[in-house]
Amino acid sequence: MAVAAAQKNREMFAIKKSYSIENGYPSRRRSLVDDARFETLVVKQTKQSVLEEARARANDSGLESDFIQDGIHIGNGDNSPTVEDGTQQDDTKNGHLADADIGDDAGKTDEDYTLTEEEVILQNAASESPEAEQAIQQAALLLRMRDGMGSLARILKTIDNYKGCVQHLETRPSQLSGVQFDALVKVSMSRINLLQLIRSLRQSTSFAGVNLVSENNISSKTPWFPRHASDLDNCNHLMTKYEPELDMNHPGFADKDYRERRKQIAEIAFAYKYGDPIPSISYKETENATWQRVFNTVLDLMPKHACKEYKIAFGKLQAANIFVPQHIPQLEDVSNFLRKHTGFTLRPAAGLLTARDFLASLAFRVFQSTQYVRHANSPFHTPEPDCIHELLGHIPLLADPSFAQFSQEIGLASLGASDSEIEKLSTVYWFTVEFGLCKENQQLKAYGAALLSSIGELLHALSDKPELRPFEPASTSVQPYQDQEYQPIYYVAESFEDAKDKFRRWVSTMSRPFEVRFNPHTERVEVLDSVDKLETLIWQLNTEMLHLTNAVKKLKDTQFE
Ligand SMILES: C[C@H](O)[C@H](O)[C@H]1CNc2nc(N)[nH]c(=O)c2N1
Ligand SMILES: N[C@@H](Cc1ccc(O)cc1)C(=O)O
Ligand SMILES: [Fe+2]
Repeated sequence: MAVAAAQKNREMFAIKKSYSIENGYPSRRRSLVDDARFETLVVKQTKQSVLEEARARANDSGLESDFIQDGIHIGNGDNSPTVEDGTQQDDTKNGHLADADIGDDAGKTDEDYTLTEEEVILQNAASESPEAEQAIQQAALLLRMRDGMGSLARILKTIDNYKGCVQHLETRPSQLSGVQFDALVKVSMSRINLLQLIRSLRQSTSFAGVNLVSENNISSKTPWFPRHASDLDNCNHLMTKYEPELDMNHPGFADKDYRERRKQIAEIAFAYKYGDPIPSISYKETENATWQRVFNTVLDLMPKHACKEYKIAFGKLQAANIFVPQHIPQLEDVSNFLRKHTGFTLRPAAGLLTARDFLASLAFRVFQSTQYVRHANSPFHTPEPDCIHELLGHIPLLADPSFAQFSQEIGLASLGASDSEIEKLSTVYWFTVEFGLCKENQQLKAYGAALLSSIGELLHALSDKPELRPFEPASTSVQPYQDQEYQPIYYVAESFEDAKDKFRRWVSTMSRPFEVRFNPHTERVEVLDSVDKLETLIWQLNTEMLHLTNAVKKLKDTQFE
């Protein structure tokens, strides 16, 4: 949806700081979920100001249309939906007039020409180029007819004047006072004419309201999402609640040198652009010493407490000399290692990212990794993700092909998802990828990254203190959590496979109205919205099937020789 309003909205947020700081929000928040909500709020406020700006422009440019049909200019008095809550009242569910309450603002006599959100989007879409202006648009109009069915003739004639084609027409007695009937008209016409048609109808006294209602192809309901791996340059919004500067409980809060170092390393992430090699950091002796302490403890505990897949991948990282006790691995080396094993790569992150941005990168097999090191005073648990967490917690499983595939699926499911679905998705992510436990030969094992990177929390999780519950995505996804202290609840899957399987199946029940697919050759996410695209894919899969069938045949032939 390359619509200008959405694009502009996004540009306004292509910032390198947290929403929280820039908006004077309290620095310390209780959970990622709360931050996601806050993010939603700020995006809505921005959307509203974008709309207001566009409306002001429409007013400035004057309304005297060349197409005035009745020669009478009145306040449009329409009952434009408000945008405060980000949802337009849409009483044409499923494309039909529903019995729903129609709203109570029909009596407004606002002299301003008020564009609805849908119209701003349509106008922006039309203004992109002369071709875009002439592009044929499907749209639905809701008209409030004051004077009975006689107005229908006028509607149809006006549509005809603008070379529109009526595809559907439906009426009902109106529930609004002063309005006899509501008409829902679906039309197909050029965008520019559609805009003119709306203006023209609004200028007639016969209508108490003329609204363009949402049709998916001009709707802004789908949030912007990255389409290419390079778009991840815009997906680095931070939540700074646990930064040493702001969090009094952060082990580095009182340590000026630590805070300085943390900032210096974050600068690398701020400057990073798609395609750059990840700059290496010459870690200080104290930083390497912290790594060494954690690394050696993980080595001790891993054989007994980590799941099998983690241990296998860990071994490979040791064999490649990337995991050594003496010094912190460089992200560029880790990224190259992952690329060879599962196609995952890393990009540097300046701190804790918003769930939406973090998950979006997984869709491209990109893992956003912090590069700074936790404070030397608290090697066994830290309140914000650091490179020891990413390296010892996440990296081994990202080198496992099945887990890599699974991670990408979560990422793909997050693209364009609603805020409430992002909340649920990140909650399940939290209780599995970050803090998951599973059974392996009747024994409890850890596969969650925040357990494997925090010896303190690992031992807590395996003690008799916390509550253990069976992992069920439907209930897990709505379990509130905090991220300041050890978790009081952990979810246990029947096996590591079972965790992936259940999570994956639950993800497929998400309500997004379109499917996406990642094309590894172009590093692009494609929305599967045309027969052409699907046919190309089917052709590719058929070719692949042919090769696989041949391979089976060849193996069988050699067996019988
Ligand atoms: C998706 C979910 O909220 C998850 O906990 C994310 C949030 N942001 C992150 N940001 C960074 N840098 N590293 C992480 O591991 C995470 N985890
Ligand atoms: N607690 C983890 C780090 C971490 C913090 C916050 C997170 O959201 C994730 C991981 C550790 O000590 O290793
Ligand atoms: Fe993490």
